[in-house]
Amino acid sequence: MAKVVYMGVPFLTQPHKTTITSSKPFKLSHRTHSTNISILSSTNNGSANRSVKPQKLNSDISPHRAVSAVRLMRIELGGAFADLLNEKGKGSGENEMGYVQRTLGFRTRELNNQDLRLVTEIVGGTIRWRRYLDHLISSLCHDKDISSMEPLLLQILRIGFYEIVKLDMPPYAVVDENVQLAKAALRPGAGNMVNGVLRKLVVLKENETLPLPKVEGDDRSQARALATLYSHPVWIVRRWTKYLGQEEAIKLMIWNNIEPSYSLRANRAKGFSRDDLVTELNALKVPHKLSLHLDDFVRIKTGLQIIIHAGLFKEGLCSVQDESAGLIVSIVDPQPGETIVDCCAAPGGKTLYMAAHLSGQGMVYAVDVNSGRLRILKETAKLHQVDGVVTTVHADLRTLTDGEPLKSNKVLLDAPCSGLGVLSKRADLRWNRKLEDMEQLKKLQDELLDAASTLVKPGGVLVYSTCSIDPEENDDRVAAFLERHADFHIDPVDRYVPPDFVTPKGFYSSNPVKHSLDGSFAARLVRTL
Ligand SMILES: C[S@@+](CC[C@H](N)C(=O)[O-])C[C@H]1O[C@@H](n2cnc3c(N)ncnc32)[C@H](O)[C@@H]1O
Repeated sequence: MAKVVYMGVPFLTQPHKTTITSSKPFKLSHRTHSTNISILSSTNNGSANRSVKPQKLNSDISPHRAVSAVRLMRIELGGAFADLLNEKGKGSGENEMGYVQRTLGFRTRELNNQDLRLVTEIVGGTIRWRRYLDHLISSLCHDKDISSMEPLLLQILRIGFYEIVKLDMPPYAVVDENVQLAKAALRPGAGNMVNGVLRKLVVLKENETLPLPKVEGDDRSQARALATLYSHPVWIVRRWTKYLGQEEAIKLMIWNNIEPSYSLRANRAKGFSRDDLVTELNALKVPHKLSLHLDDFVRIKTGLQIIIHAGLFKEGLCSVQDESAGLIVSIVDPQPGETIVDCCAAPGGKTLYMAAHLSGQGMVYAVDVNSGRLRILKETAKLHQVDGVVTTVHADLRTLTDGEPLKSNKVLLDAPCSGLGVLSKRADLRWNRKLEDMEQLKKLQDELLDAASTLVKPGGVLVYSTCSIDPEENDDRVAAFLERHADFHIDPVDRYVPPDFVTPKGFYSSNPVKHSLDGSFAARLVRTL
């Protein structure tokens, strides 16, 4: 049992804050090196007459592990979206302790920046390496069916396994801390179980005898082994082996398992140049590199939390945008005075960048079927001071184009897709996608291409793009479209992006392994006069 301090004086002077008061009464238990403190907090947001609910502070438990375990549960149980990067600061830890309190029944000390970095690393890594970790866990639990394990116990084991095997953290500290967490959050027996399994793992790792599969046998067996070793679903391994060959497929999986780097775009619409951004990053001591391809972009590997806290995103001075997305905007080539239709626009990354190119003259019509995402686009356009050249249109593109639709010289269709090019950033996506999704997506992409094409004036341009590296969503969709629409032809993209990104057919393709960017695709199609 950990030491418990109960503090019983309701706070009245600072109604919005959770307060620890050191007045009485105290109740101490036997252990001396730990502190469980009940904190009294308001439940109805500051009313003087509020009820007071005691909250336990458990200072034995490392905050990053408690927060990671709870966040992983929320993600796995569908209560949260694994968006580890939230520009509005939700991912900064401010909301996390409430979830910990409600799920585990106690709070830990607040997260500092180091803890926040660890949470990001552990949650992202544990999700990415899930298949690999689960293979080890079930091997060490005598091939027990881990799907029947208590969800919280499983998450604690995954965290411990990840910390020991992939983060090379000091193993006995990891064992001890995860045992403490299991004991406090579940029961002493769960702590004993975690202790036994993690200790077994430490020995196997030290002896280099981890029970891992060998890549041998027929294609299917090899795919299964690779799927475990590099922690991807078997269907993705088989697909990439078919399209890229085994060696490239392995390189891509290795890339997807590395902590991703990010690009930032300076918002010139707000008079904030890349030089200004660089000055800010220097002041914040965030290491960065200038983009080789785009004037408004810089790359960072670490420091995103620092930038969030500094308020650069909240002020609309810059945003997180991958250069691969920026290059798609280069292919649209927006010019002041033009009218552009962005057919699947939300949450608006490309809309906003296109709008910034217009220098206040012209219009981007941002169409999307999802009203919530479109609302975010509208708010961000205001924040970025491009709302004067952005009009949102809430509609299903396929019905919007019935009758006599608006005709434009430039139309961008950034289609819904598998996202197989962005698996390094979207840690959970590989587990959520299914092979069956591909057929549905391809059908939707064809329908949206047909609809988008009706918006293009004779002589106008249709850019079709995805954040996928799958030829069936990319080249094949364009080929099928051109068969249905003889009035369109390919306009090679070599005038708009560096040659390294241009495919033999004249399309744009970014390759994560080759370009260290997200994987994406675009085709520029021109309607004959
Ligand atoms: C890949 S995302 C677009 C990302 C966006 N272009 C950006 O750069 O931020 C695809 C979007 O297509 C929208 N969408 C899906 N089906 C649609 C439809 N039938 N009509 C209009 N929008 C649709 C989704 O709501 C989603 O926001």
